[in-house]
Amino acid sequence: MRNNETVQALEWTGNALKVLDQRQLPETIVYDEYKDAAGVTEAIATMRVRGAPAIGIAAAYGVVLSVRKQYAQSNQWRQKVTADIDRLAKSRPTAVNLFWALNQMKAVLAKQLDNPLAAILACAEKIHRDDIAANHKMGELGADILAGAKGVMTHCNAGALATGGYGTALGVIRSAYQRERINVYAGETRPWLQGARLTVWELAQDGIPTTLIADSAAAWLMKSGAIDWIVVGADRIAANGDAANKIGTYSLAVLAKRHGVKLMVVAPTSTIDWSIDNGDQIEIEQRSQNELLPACYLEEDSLVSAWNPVFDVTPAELISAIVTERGVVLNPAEQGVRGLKNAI
Ligand SMILES: CSC[C@H]1O[C@H](OP(=O)(O)O)[C@H](O)[C@@H]1O
Repeated sequence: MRNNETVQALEWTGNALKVLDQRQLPETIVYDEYKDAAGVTEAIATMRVRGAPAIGIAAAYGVVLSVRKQYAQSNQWRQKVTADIDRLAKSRPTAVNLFWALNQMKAVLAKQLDNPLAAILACAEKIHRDDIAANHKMGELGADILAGAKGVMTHCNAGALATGGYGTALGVIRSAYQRERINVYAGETRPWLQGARLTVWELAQDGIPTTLIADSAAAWLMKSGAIDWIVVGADRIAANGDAANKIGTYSLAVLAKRHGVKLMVVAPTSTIDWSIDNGDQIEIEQRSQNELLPACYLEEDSLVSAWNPVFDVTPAELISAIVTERGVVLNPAEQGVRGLKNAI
């Protein structure tokens, strides 16, 4: 399924999942096609495809590929599909969208249809389509809040490259920029450099100029008065409004409070984990120290090691607004996001 976005992290071709390998951006644009669930699991685990909503959408198409393959090969196809789903669920732990999407697909399989092929594909395509629609809706809601802002800073990449298209935080920035020429700053986002490699490249594809800053320059930028808002995505939001996002978001939130800068978290409700009360219950992914350590420290007897959590949790009291497709929660510390659960 193609959408009308300029940049796409992934595309369903009709019989394969086509994925833009984000490890090679911005220098090289390489697409890989996956025809089985194992390939999609690997693509998520190795961050060829990354970003909470994009991970969920990719996993949904991974289930489609599994059902197509197993249904054709065996009358034990349900057991084999369940094994593929379990492997997809183990690809990365923090983004709840992965588990939300897999649960949507399992609900279709639970209907015990004689031939599930059409229904399972329709569910994956709906997850993809709805994500794009949600991003455009959130873009407008967030742009309303940014009206008159001098400048905004974003962290990591919560753009079309992290979603089905248009982006969450970058969707707000795209919508705001269409209304008025807002200054956009992007933090490089060590260690994987989603900001330096992905966000500035993605926005440039849309003709949106961005100023890249070192992560360590964020406080000085805030002190300069150049930005009014920090706008980020999320990977899992607890019922009280605590939000897990890329490592470094929590420090930005603390700095923002100190400098009178406001923090906006933009995420579809598929990122809300209604089963947890607060952010302490969110599992934080630790990735290999190899992603952080210079190669010279990787020998067997090295005295140098690295601690590499790739997410942190920002408490609701440091968040000024949570923007979802169901509406905006201002000052989430007061009521959490529980009011969104039954909102249309
Ligand atoms: C729109 S969610 C994007 C979210 O995902 C990123 O994590 P990763 O690149 O490790 O998948 C980061 O937390 C972004 O905010």
